[in-house]
Amino acid sequence: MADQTFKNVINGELVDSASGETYDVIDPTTGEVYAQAARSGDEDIDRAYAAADAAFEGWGYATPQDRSNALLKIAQAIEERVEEINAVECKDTGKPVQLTMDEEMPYASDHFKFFAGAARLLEGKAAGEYMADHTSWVRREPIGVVGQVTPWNYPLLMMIWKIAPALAAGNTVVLKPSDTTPASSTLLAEICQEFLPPGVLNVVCGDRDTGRALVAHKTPQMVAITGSVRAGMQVAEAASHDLKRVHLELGGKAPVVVFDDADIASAAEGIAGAGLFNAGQDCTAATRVLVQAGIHDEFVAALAEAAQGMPTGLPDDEATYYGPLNNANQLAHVSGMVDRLPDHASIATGGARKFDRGYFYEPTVLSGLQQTDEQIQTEIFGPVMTVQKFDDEAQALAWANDVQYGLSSSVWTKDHARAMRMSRKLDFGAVWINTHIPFVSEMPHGGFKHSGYGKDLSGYGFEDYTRIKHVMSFIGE
Ligand SMILES: NCCCC=O
Repeated sequence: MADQTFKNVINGELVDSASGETYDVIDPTTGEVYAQAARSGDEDIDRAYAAADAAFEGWGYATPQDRSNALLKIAQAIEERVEEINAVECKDTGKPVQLTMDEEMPYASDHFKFFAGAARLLEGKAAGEYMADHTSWVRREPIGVVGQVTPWNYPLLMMIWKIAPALAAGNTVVLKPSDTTPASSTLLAEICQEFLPPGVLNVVCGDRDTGRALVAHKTPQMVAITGSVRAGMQVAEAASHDLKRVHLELGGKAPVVVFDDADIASAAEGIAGAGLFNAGQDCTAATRVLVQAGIHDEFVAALAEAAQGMPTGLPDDEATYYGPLNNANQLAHVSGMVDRLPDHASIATGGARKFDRGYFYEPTVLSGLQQTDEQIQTEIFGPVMTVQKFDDEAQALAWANDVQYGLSSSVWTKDHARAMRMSRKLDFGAVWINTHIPFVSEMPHGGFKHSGYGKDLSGYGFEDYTRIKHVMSFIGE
């Protein structure tokens, strides 16, 4: 058994699970156990929710300024300890150390700073006399205790996407990180305790059963998850039993539509970068490329070449563009998708595991797939990009929208009017034009259809963690 144990954070303290049970945490670069984490059960979840409930009145009634100041201090603490946080995140996930420091860590503090500002800028309808002799106004209030479940692809950032708006709005939180990546979540929760009253932010580690119990518990008024479509449906169903609010950021299958006037070299480089970043384990990954017939063959070759220049490897290797897949099941899922390639399709590059241990998979480009193939319809969530050939705008649009998902998309063209037409008709919560994957704290992230509902980031995400109350007063003539 490994020495290190990731503990729960409940009511301001680091604690073992009530049962004392733990489970193994695996290093995905080796497939070997490197730590343990608390396996939380009903008693732990009861304790965490009781702490969050008790803390709610104080935190919910704290002034926006006080909440904002606490979040700013957390942002500063993250900046002061960023090397340590980055090292913990990379050990837990196998992400490349320098790239993660450059591409992910700056957002960790920036999101807190943004929501610290948002806490002081609640918006609502103007107070006024909407009925004679009566004044109405709107109070925007925190919802209460919120239960949150976060995924393994960006453990730190996805936790911050969830907790920063919730805390800024005055809610208290019980969060469960993915069972495979508890490290940075427990560290961040520990860091936050210096700046938050006890019970405001609680983290319980555990597996799917822990997550199910967290969602089904009677205390939270809202549950928010980032996860698979299946998990989202289970959460929505469980939450329906007592009408909790639900906030779901689920899967994606982003279409990347490349028209024949696009700059082939820069599009191929940008799309490979956005398809392979984080081993393609990103719900917005540039994974489903649609290329106009006139440049199709040239583009497949350019994309394959660009992908070969973005290798997988060990976290400390500076040449590494992305690390391993998160776990053995995910490796089997990704490999299976490629191994089951239909005869009409082919592999332009990659298509195999790399190294004889860990969960590494080569950068892979598949071409010749048809719209009904599982590789087109089902989320792969790995370093695999598919390419389909389309004839015209109408066909590109029809294929782009013909999936169950609706999270993100991109269009690559020099024709501004075409880009505008496409962005109107693409049925996705985000449309990038001549780029793919960047995000900012100020803009909303969230999908349509089976990608879920509710927004992360932005003022919209902040409002999702508030409720609206109408107050009307008789004022006389
Ligand atoms: N690019 C950020 C995606 C968040 C979920 O996977």
